[in-house]
Amino acid sequence: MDRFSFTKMHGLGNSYIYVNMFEETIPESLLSELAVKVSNVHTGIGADGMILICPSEVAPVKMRIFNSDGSEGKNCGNGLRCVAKYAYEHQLVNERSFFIETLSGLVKAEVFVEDGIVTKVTVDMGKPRLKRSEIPMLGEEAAQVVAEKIEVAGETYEITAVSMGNPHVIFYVNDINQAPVTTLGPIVEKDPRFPEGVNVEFVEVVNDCELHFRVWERGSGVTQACGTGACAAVVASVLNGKTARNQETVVHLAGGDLSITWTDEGNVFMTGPAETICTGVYYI
Ligand SMILES: N[C@H](CCC[C@H](N)C(=O)O)C(=O)O
Repeated sequence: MDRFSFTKMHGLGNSYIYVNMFEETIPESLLSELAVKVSNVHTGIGADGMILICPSEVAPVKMRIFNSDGSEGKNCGNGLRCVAKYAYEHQLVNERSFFIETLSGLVKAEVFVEDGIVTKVTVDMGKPRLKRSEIPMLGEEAAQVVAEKIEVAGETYEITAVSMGNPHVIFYVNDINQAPVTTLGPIVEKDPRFPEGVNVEFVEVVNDCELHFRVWERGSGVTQACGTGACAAVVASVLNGKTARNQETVVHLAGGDLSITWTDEGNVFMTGPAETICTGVYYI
């Protein structure tokens, strides 16, 4: 196998190289290094990582996501919307609402279609995991990690930690344009208190149903958007009394807006766009 077909797609500028594993075969041992290679803007295709659309025994499709550093993530909100779009448009599913398997469990997607093209997708991301051990984060077990003080590089910060199947830590800032994304982000990403690493989000609260958001992603660095991160930011904002539960909250990411609701029943719903950029053949 010296080549494979791919589709480059993005959700609010968070782009991945998607490979249809119903049609392609790539050895497991090659996946991590391939994710690094295809993500490279100079010698590869250029993206925030690689996503495999795989057969599943428990759902019509399974999503596997690899960051641009080759690490495998357990969930990806922008990726899920693009996988749902791809699956519907390529007849891997024949309903507009269907399950997708991820490494952090099953999620349910609903596609919205105009003239046969999926323009936006709602994903029921399931329930956030809030216990310290579920993030995971080291320290005394706690039901929630909310407004906890931590010291980083000699400075004291207040953090809130949420897992959407992948780990997130949220810092609130007064001005999103001044958020220390590229200075504090990489330090916290690798902080030993997060044994699996962590996605680092910065949030400015506009009002009780609107947030500004920037992200330093685990394994990919600065991205235009992070769907699971935006979900984590809404959950954290409810826990901190800054936004309301069961209310649609607009999250303004660098690449555009997501609409997110954490319902009283406990599930987090994310709605946003998914777009195809191009298709091609990658030569290994
Ligand atoms: N960097 C993340 C995976 C991608 C998540 C993000 N792109 C999204 O849309 O949720 C992690 O290692 O947990």
